[in-house]
Amino acid sequence: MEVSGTVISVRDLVKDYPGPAGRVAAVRGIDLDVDAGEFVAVVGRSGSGKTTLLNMLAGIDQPTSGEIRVAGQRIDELRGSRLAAWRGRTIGLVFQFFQLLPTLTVAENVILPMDLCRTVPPRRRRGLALQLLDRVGIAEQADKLPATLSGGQQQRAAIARALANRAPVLLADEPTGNLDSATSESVLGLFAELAADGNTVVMVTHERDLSGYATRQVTLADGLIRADVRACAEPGGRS
Ligand SMILES: Nc1ncnc2c1ncn2[C@@H]1O[C@H](COP(=O)(O)OP(=O)(O)OP(=O)(O)O)[C@@H](O)[C@H]1O
Repeated sequence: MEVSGTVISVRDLVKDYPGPAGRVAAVRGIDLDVDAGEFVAVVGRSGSGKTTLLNMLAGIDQPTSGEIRVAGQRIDELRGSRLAAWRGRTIGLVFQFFQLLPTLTVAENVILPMDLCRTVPPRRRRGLALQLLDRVGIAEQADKLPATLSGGQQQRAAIARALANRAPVLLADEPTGNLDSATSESVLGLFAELAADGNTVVMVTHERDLSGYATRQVTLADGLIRADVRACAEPGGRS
């Protein structure tokens, strides 16, 4: 799916959770626009609402109020199978602990979303999976089981899986949280390359040094945007 212009548009987004001592206001009124090709890092203290925001962008959590438009679709109005079909075509999810299926090979893990969404004819699925694994730099690991790969290689496999249905939006929650610093940098570099290729990437992170990778840093505090800063330098051009 080719998407240009504003890909994510959020208006007055609010999320309350019920709690033993009354409601917890996790997100308290966020406005945010993200354009195609941006690599946005969402940062902030623990409990500031980062994961809640990301899960609402993915259609995993429903907002209490407000509007979310992703790739032209009002997702706060979608439910059930329509929401699942939309997510499969539009969103690639990347998690801290990779969440690859351990009994499938790396290539089979990448093929799985294609099988579920049927966006690619069956005879083309393995070829596309191999192309994606090549794109993320682990083509030679295609027929191995995930447990035999390093952490960084497993995260690259998970990123290839996230791209399997040509999803234009990648949402990543602490994707480097389980990786050493050199491997984290290479994964951040891969996200920066994918954004430069036109994907839109939103990543929740506790990484401190994002310069040269993320094109924009949005800081949350108490469920609100406290700062929204665009990088001056081109991504990939670390100095
Ligand atoms: N399912 C839930 N039920 C009740 N409260 C929740 C739920 N999920 C999150 N919260 C609360 O909402 C607030 C925001 O949580 P969230 O996980 O979005 O923060 P975060 O910035 O991602 O934190 P962390 O960096 O620790 O992952 C916190 O006060 C949290 O306790």
